[in-house]
Amino acid sequence: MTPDEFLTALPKVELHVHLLGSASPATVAELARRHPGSGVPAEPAEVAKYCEFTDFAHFLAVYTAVNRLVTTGADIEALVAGLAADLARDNVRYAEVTVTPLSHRKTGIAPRELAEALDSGRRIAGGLGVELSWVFDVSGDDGPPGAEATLDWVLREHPSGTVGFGLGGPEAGVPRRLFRDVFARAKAAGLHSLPHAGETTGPDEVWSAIRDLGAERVGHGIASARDPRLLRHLVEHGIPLEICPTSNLRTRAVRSLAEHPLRRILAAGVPVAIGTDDPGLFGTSPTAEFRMCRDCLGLSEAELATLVRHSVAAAFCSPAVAAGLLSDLARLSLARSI
Ligand SMILES: O=c1[nH]cnc2c1ncn2[C@@H]1O[C@H](CO)[C@@H](O)[C@H]1O
Repeated sequence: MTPDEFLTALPKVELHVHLLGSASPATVAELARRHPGSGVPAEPAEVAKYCEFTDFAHFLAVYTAVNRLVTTGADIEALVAGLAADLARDNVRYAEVTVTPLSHRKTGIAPRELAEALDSGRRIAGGLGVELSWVFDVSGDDGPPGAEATLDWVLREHPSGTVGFGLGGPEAGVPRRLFRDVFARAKAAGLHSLPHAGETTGPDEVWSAIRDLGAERVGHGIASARDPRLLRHLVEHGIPLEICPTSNLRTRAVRSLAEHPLRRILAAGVPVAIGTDDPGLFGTSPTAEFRMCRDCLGLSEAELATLVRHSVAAAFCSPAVAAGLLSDLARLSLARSI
């Protein structure tokens, strides 16, 4: 088995992927063709250029423009089916997919239509051998009212596979503590708290995600590397970071891979789940992220296998799926003597 065959064979878990951000350039172009005048290119090659971001705000603007093209339950179901096919190709057995109900409501998709499309897409994914769960989130710029409306939708529609409640979008100027009450309500309803924090801001927002929102995992959290006390806290309390190296590069959250804090975070003993974040918009995949960790960040095959174990431990999947993943990983590790 070659090193690249090892990467492909590695059974994987994806815990940080936005459904909308999984749309490939071809899918985005097809959606744009149906919405002339949207400003989004209708040719895949042009879409790839359109997804070259100058900074994080530029990324969010492109994300919002692409989101406007998704206007029906059929579009949502197609996005889920496309993501499931991509995940199956990368030997991902389980994924927690972030969906932003309010952003789809704004483009005219009725609440029930969204729930039914997600249920249908999840069945398609199951047929491909990929177990999907949902993390429903809100963009920070919709504020606590948007988060409360989102939680109301989740508790009313409760699509099968619902596991978590999240917070994405702009982080600067949107303190996590504003969402304390709605996250308390979400946790009381049995949802896992999975907010973004410390992606484009500092360690204080990661502390706040933990203390104010009761975060059980933190999206990105790369700023934690700047606070040794926070790193120790993450280790002692077993709070995983969902780290997405390509995303951090493409949104300019880090200036270069050489400056990416992943190795420091791993060296501190923090559990890390590698995610793709928005694989369609960033031109990446789960296997590509592992390849980057190996080739650019110097992780060994044994360390990559450890990342998979961290992801399984951090996942809210069924015990059967976890057991299957770990036994396949053990078999592969044996074959590679790692
Ligand atoms: O990498 C990311 N960091 C922060 N927000 C993101 C990222 N990818 C997508 N979204 C944003 O998250 C909001 C809620 O899901 C979406 O509106 C999208 O803009």
